[in-house]
Amino acid sequence: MSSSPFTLKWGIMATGWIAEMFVQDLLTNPAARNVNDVAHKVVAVGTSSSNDKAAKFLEKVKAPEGVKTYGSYKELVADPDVDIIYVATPHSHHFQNAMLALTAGKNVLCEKALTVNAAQARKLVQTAKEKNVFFMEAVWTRYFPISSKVRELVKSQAVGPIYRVIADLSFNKDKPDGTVDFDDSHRMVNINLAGGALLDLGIYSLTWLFQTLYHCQPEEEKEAPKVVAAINKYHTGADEMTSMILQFPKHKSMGVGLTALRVGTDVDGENSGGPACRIQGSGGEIQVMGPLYRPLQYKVIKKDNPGKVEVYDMPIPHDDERDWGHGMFWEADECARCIRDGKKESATLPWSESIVIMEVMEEVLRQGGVTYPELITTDVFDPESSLNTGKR
Ligand SMILES: NC(=O)C1=CN([C@@H]2O[C@H](COP(=O)(O)OP(=O)(O)OC[C@H]3O[C@@H](n4cnc5c(N)ncnc54)[C@H](OP(=O)(O)O)[C@@H]3O)[C@@H](O)[C@H]2O)C=CC1
Ligand SMILES: O=C1OC[C@@H](O)[C@H](O)[C@H]1O
Repeated sequence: MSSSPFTLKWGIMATGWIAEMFVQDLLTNPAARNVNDVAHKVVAVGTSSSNDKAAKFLEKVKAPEGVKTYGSYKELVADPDVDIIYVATPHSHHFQNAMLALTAGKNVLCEKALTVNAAQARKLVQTAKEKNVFFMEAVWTRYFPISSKVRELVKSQAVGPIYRVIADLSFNKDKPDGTVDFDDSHRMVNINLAGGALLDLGIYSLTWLFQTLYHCQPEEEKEAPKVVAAINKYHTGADEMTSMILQFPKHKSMGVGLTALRVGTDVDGENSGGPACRIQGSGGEIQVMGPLYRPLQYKVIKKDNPGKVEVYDMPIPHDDERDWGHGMFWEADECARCIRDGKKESATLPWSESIVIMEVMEEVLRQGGVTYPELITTDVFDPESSLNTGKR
């Protein structure tokens, strides 16, 4: 017997690049990915400047008629028809914007990197608890079936206990004139927008280190890592190359996380350089092919089966009617199931883990001497902050 799916009603905060990808995924048919228990509806879109911009966004993503538009984030979070707000602003804005939504009593899915520092992440979690609402960091990769599969292989010790993981997400944006191929004002390198390789790309290297070395640790043995890091800074003050070692001494394991803006993980766009993540156990190795934010293939190599490489492809399901399928729908499905079931956090990326990850990133930035302005690092909520109103 089939019952009707639980439909989650979304309010979209900001209309940039990732909001476009995400909303197109929300608009795909869940059946195209074999999902029948939950569905999604976009009910409102809010920009920091004008209704008109929101309307243009809806046109671009070919949204159905009837979606409300708002020219401010404040109006968006006040819409009683919205169940959950998707925060798709730059990382610099996440704390203030997510607080705006949480304090309005809304469930929140907030883009990565969750915040600029750990204190902000703790305050968001505390607020979600007080308001009794759902809150999740939008690390979409965690909800890919390939991630679940790899976690399962790690937990079942398919290649023995895991002792070392090496993960890299780097883009080659090097230019002959010594700069990188982002304008100084671009959010990737702009210090006022919490730019830098770590918060934008390194979070994915950390995602793979965490979901293999930390998440899979039994609850009673949870051990946060010690961190040693090195950073090369760009002329804007943001990090352009960051390398970190995460040590879990009780588990005899280590993670090596890499990210950079001058060399790429994938030299030729064909993964000829090999895996982006190597998960090394005493009995073999699991390799994940990049890019680490959207991995589609993994390999298993066993010590006792030399020369044999098992290769598994896990493509993103495509909705032929909309001609779309990016892979962000799985995290949206997770939000819908959690909210349907009355859960306030996702077991796949619990609040405590998001906080430990932010603590690691904060420590890496501290060791590398990267600092961000007070406006974006404060953990004091201000609904009238320019980050919420868009006013300068
Ligand atoms: N999960 C993923 O795969 C990805 C996640 N991201 C994350 O999503 C977030 C947004 O990235 P992306 O969409 O690429 O960024 P964009 O610059 O394309 O969009 C950001 C949007 O935020 C709003 N905004 C409000 N204030 C500002 C400001 N001062 N400067 C710039 N934008 C502002 C604007 O929307 P409006 O005018 O409507 O208010 C703008 O369009 C980042 O945190 C990033 O890390 C990014 C790419 C991929
Ligand atoms: O999250 C991301 O994943 C894809 C990248 O292209 C983008 O820069 C980053 O924000």
